[in-house]
Amino acid sequence: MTFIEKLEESSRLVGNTTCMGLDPQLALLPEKSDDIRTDLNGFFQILFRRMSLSGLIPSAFKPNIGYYQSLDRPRDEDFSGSLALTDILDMVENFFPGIPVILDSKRGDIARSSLNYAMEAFDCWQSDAVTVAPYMGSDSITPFANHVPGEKGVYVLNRTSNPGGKDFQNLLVSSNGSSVPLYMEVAKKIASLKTEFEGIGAVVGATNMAELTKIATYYADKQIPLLIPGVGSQGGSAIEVMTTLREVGYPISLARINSSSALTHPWKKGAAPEDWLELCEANLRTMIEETAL
Ligand SMILES: O=c1ccn([C@@H]2O[C@H](COP(=O)(O)O)[C@@H](O)[C@H]2O)c(=O)[nH]1
Repeated sequence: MTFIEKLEESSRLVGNTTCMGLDPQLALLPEKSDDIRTDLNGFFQILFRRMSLSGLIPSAFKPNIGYYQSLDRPRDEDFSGSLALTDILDMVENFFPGIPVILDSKRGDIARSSLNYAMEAFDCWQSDAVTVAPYMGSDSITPFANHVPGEKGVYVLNRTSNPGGKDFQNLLVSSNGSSVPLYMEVAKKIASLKTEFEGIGAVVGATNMAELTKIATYYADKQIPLLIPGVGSQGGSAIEVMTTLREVGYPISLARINSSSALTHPWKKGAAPEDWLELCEANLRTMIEETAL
């Protein structure tokens, strides 16, 4: 099955475009012992079981690799973070079969090194898609797209959700005699790569709606999957994103709107409150309703 088919099928199956970020923070877990893997495993077991029982199923999951590998201490032969990610990926597969996993690792390097990062995402972690930075140009992206052509998704950072995203991405560059923001040149490159590599997609934040509108309009007839972070903790609105995508005629089943911390630890600081599971469930229910197809 191609990645595009996987996106279409999973959103049809669950009826929404929610991408649930999986970026745990140890300090905010409800149960803490001295075993990181056990704590993370226990937390996601409880959360996923509740989601499954309540029929709250997102149409993608997005673990950010930094939240796991930062917990490893390989020089002490301790791979607790990576092993926890392994457990979580297994759980996703068992609780939510058919739902794609996007590994957020934002790689991109000279071609040979990119190939190794592609192997990291697709062979090592067996993810369905990966995020890639475009700064080093097309030969840094194609090894990802080429690795398992069509079957895997490659989301290129196009216009990111963070405040500093504008520092470079909004710089005006000259293109065919006119001035355009760099993010539109990146969008053009993504569209041109798409003609060769089916799985190419774009990351566009929900925190700058004017830019999301412009980019989604450009992609509307190009079958380019959009990964849209910035909803929830960063202040973006899933309702506004869905309305915009519909207005510009973007194929909704190819969009994935991401929220991470607001769905797994909305209490943000300190120990988890007693009703942590209900808080997570309520936020996920709202997000799923707001992103209904
Ligand atoms: O432009 C981008 C690209 C990636 N991210 C990642 O998404 C999540 C967002 O977390 P929240 O808790 O929902 O704010 C996180 O993994 C980021 O690294 C992004 O935010 N913006």
